[in-house]
Amino acid sequence: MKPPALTNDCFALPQGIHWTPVDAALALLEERLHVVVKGEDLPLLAASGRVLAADVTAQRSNPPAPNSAVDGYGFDAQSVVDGPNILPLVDGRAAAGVPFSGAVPAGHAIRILTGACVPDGVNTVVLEEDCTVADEAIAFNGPLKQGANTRKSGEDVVAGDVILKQGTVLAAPELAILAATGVSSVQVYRPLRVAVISTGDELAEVGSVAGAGQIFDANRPMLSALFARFGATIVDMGQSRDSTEALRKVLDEAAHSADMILTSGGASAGDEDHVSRLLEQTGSMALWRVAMKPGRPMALGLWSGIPVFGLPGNPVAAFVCALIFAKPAFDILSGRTGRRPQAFWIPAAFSKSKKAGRREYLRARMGTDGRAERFHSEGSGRISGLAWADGLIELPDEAMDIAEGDLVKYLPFASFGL
Ligand SMILES: Nc1nc2c(c(=O)[nH]1)N[C@H]1C(S)=C(S)[C@@H](COP(=O)(O)OP(=O)(O)OC[C@H]3O[C@@H](n4cnc5c(N)ncnc54)[C@H](O)[C@@H]3O)O[C@H]1N2
Ligand code: MOO
Repeated sequence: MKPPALTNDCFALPQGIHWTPVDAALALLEERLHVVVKGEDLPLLAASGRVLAADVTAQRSNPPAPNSAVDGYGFDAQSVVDGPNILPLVDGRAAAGVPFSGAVPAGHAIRILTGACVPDGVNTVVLEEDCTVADEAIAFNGPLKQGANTRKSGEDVVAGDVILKQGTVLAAPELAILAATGVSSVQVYRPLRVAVISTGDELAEVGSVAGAGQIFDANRPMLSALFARFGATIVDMGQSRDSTEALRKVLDEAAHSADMILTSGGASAGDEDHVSRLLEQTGSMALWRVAMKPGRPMALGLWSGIPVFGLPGNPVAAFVCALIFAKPAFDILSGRTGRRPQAFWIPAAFSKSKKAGRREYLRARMGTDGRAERFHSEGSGRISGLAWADGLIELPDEAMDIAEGDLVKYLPFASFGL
């Protein structure tokens, strides 16, 4: 079943709002967007990296039966006294996958290996390191708590429990619990197709010969790699010249083949800013003047019903806006349940005075001394700083004087899924 279309006013801002604080902008995205991809059933391994389209319940308990947590000797705890114990061994043993079929009589012990089902008459296991073995008997010192060194049936998960919720991304830990509880196929969302378009007459494709006044397109490889990493299927739409017609054509094509469109450049209101002009003409555009630095101009709108994120042209601004806005939107559209990036408060290795009014994101990295270093320049064309950094420092909307050693909010790139 196809999910409902987004409404035309989904990016409209309340009347009279000119500068939207970052949190308000994020709250609006959360309120207006919803999942747009369908579900499909996939075998477990093929579902790695996908997003659950429904809650999953355990088909089997983990562990399915009581078993031993160690290599040792099993018996009934009632047979054990405080101080020295000697218990005769029964014939045979219990091993993982090869259970002991008989019962162990009271006052006796059985050789048991890690993972072996606990036989009848056994509820406790003593480590082999704590025993002496001779003459078909074991000697060890009590006391031993009933149940010691054993794992109860269902102590981790009980059959029928919801183990994973809709919206969970399936990575290695999730595959482990699904497999352990007998879930061999899952309903997952189809990956979100993300079209990436670079705009600007100055752009040349890396590998080609750049003419005078041309620069190589850095944003398309950057944004493609970013969203591929998040789990998107990238639809590479190439570069568009700064012309309304060229851009209209590429947006039409992108809207046919993708669920979300990322453009970069042309987002502000200059003479050649065709992204914002075109989106405005569709009647579904809101030029979001988000109160953040970098990334002031962002054009958000719908093109034939497909959400377009018109990111600023400056690569650092495009990168920051992609992480702070396009990523949460991607999460919602692709069915991921949103989780704000994990933040760490660490001491600053720098001092800075910040004005009120805009939230600021600095390229940062955590030094070996655990302090937050910032890139030497805040220029949003200084692409090298992105590769230098391993995260962002987020400074609040309010004014702030930071002295060396003050705690600042550090968001590692890994917190965004990089
Ligand atoms: N009068 C004003 N001018 C500008 C303002 C402003 O508030 N008032 N804001 C500046 C800021 S901040 C940014 S960011 C840019 C954003 O504008 P656009 O989104 O329209 O971006 P462009 O003008 O097309 O490009 C900006 C810059 O980035 C370079 N660029 C563009 N695409 C790529 C690419 N794919 N790879 C590498 N570099 C790219 C482009 O050549 C420009 O140098 O507006 C400022 N101006
Ligand atoms: O978006 Mo601009 O700095 O704010 O590059």
